Amino acid sequence: MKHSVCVLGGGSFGTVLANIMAKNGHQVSQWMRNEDQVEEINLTGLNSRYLPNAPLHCELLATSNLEQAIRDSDTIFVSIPSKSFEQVVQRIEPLLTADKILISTTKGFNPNRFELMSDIMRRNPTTQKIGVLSGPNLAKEIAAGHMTGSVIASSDEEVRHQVIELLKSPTFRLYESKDCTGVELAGALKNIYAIVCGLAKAMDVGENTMSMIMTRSLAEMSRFAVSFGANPMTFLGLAGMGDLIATCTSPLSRNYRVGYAIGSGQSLGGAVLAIGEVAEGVNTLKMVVDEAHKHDLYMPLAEGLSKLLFENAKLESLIGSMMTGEQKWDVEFATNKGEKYV
Ligand SMILES: NC(=O)c1ccc[n+]([C@@H]2O[C@H](COP(=O)([O-])OP(=O)(O)OC[C@H]3O[C@@H](n4cnc5c(N)ncnc54)[C@H](O)[C@@H]3O)[C@@H](O)[C@H]2O)c1
Ligand SMILES: O=P(O)(O)OC[C@H](O)CO
Repeated sequence: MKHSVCVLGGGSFGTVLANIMAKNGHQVSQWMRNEDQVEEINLTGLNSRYLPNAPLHCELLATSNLEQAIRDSDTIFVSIPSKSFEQVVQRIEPLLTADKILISTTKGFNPNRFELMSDIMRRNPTTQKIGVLSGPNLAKEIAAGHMTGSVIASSDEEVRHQVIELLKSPTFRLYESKDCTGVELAGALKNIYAIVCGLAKAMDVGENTMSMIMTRSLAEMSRFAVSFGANPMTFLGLAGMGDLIATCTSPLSRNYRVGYAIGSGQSLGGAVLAIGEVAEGVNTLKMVVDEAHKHDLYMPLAEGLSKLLFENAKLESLIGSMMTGEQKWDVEFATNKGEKYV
């Protein structure tokens, strides 16, 4: 069945998703603010600023007309950085109807208050057909046709099945989850640890150290998420471990690159500016460390990174915090201090 879909956002991830759905034969419009970018996509089939090497399908229609794009669509993917997500959702609220499906692809927190993108979407009074797409999904790799898996999380079966129908392709495979909170938190939190891993790589640490950082990152992420109602097992899947591996090891990750640049001597501001695209981990770090303090959650890596970025602490103390911390159980986050299975 042919669907009418709209993707909000002209960045790299919105563009790859719009392109997959256009190739699948759906009617796809991609909304963006920049008129020059609209014209470039429609005339040349390229989004040269964000995805320079990926020819786009001729049926993908870029538009700056938000009202029409929303009215014509049964499913809306919101692929806008977390900083502007609330503002864009508020703009589309009057145009929504109860049958429209809303999907967030954004991996971050509202910078104005501690809430996830799906919380912002749920506050709209019209549709509760809401889902979250998250996984190891480096946009440039998807565009290059590398086989990729992702997770569509929603409590609503119709939402999950519709998104699978729209996006499944020979190189893009979707898995289902009902744990919206876990999947969304996994996607947002891993950006913090990608910065840590970029820093560690710039310090030329060994593979033992990289493995330890990534594994303890997963423990921290899961500990935080469980305290907000997530299922710890979600962190063993694509949205958890999968995305952590991709983002913490790939120079294609903007968050990893921010960490690497800082570890090589650049300032935080300079590193973010040089990337020129969104690196969600910096805002996420602020929100998460604040929340961890409020709830007395033990997160030495996030805490150490925050001290390094915002309080001029020493680089070595960040990784050193893992060696001297109070935590002593390995998989306490999933098994109640490891005691359940011994
Ligand atoms: N790029 C990836 O590989 C990837 C993969 C999965 C998820 N994500 C997530 O998707 C979200 C978007 O990332 P991206 O990589 O596409 O970002 P990007 O930096 O490539 O592009 C962001 C786009 O959003 C637009 N934008 C910003 N503020 C806006 C506003 N107020 N109104 C309208 N448009 C606005 C910008 O003009 C730009 O076109 C992020 O949360 C990111 O974590 C990205
Ligand atoms: O480039 P990053 O660091 O925003 O990572 C992109 C995706 O989230 C990877 O799954």
